[in-house]
Amino acid sequence: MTSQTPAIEVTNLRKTYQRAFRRTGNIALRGMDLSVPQGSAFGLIGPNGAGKTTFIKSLLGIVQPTEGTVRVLGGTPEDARIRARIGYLPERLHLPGSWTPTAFLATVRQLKGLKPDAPGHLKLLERVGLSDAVGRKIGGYSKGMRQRLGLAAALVGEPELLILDEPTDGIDPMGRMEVRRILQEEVRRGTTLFLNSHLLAETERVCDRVAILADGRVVREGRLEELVRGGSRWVARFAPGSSAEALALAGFTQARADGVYHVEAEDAAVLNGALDRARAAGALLVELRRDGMDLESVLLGTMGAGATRAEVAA
Ligand SMILES: Nc1ncnc2c1ncn2[C@@H]1O[C@H](COP(=O)(O)OP(=O)(O)OP(=O)(O)O)[C@@H](O)[C@H]1O
Repeated sequence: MTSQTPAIEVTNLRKTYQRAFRRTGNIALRGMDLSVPQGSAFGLIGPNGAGKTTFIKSLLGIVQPTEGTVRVLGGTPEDARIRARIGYLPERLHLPGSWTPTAFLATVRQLKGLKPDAPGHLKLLERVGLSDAVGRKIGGYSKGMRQRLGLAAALVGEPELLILDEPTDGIDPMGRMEVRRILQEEVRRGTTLFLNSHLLAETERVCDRVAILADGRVVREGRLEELVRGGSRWVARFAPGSSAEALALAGFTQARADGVYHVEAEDAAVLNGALDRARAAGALLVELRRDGMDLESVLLGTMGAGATRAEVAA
C-alpha cells in the first residue's frame, strides 16, 4: 500500500438482504461508490435505513456484498492480516459479562495476532476513563462504560484504520468530549478514522470529510468546510457608531440594525481589501465569520424539503 492508496475504496457496492419465503429482498445498498483518503477523518451521515451500518459491515467482511468491490487498506476485508490493522466498534456491542475488561482486551489482542501487552491495556483503560473499573466484571458496567470498553478494544494494537459505528451512543456529554479528544489524537497519529454517528455536531467537530448516504447511494461527498460553506458570503459585526454609508462604500450590506453586515469575498485578498476600506472609514470590526451552514442544514438541504430535522438527526 502506497501513501496514495485510499484507506477505503468501494465501487458499485450493492447489497440486497434476501428474505425467507419472499421473492424480493431488502435493498440496502444500490451501487455505492466511495473513496476515503488515508489519514482523513471521514464521517458518514444519512437518515435511518440509508445503509450506513450495512456499508460498515461490508468493509469488515461481516456482510457479503451482492455486487461490487471493496478494498480496505489496499487489500480485501476477508484477509485476516488486513482486519488485524483495523479497529472496529460495532453499533451493537456484545461483551462477555463474566469477564474483566483486561481479559477481554487480552483476547482482542490475541485475535489480532499480536503479542500480549498487559501494561498497554491498563493504559488504554485509563485513556477511555475506565481505570476505576478495571477490577470489575463487564456484566456490571453501565451502557456508557461498555461503550468506552468497546472503544478501548477498537484501539488495541494502534490500528491504521478506525471504523466506529455510533461510538458515543450512551456516553454522557463529558465522556463524549473525552472520546472526541481520543479520536482527534488518533487522527493526529496518522490513523484514518471512519465515523458513523447520528450526532451531526460530533461528526462536524471531528471529521474533515463527509459523505451523505441516502437510500443506498452516496448523494454528496466532500471536504466538510466545502459542504458547510454558504458560498463566498461573510458576516461582519462592527462596533456601534460605525457609519452605514462608509461601510456601504467599502462593500458591506447591512443585514441587521445592530451592526451586522454581509460582504461577498471569494478570497482573503478581497475580504481584507473590504475590511481595510471599512477601517479606514473609522469602522471597528468586532466579529467576523463565514456565512456557513451546519451539517444538519446541509443534510436537510440534500435530502430535500420533505425531510424533517427529526428524520435527518435520527
Ligand atoms: N439483516 C438484515 N436483514 C434484512 N434487511 C436488513 C438487514 N440489515 C439491514 N437491513 C435493511 O437494509 C436497509 C439499510 O439498513 P442499515 O442498518 O444498513 O441502515 P442504517 O443507515 O445503518 O440505519 P440506522 O441509521 O437506522 O442505523 C434497511 O432497509 C434495513 O431494513
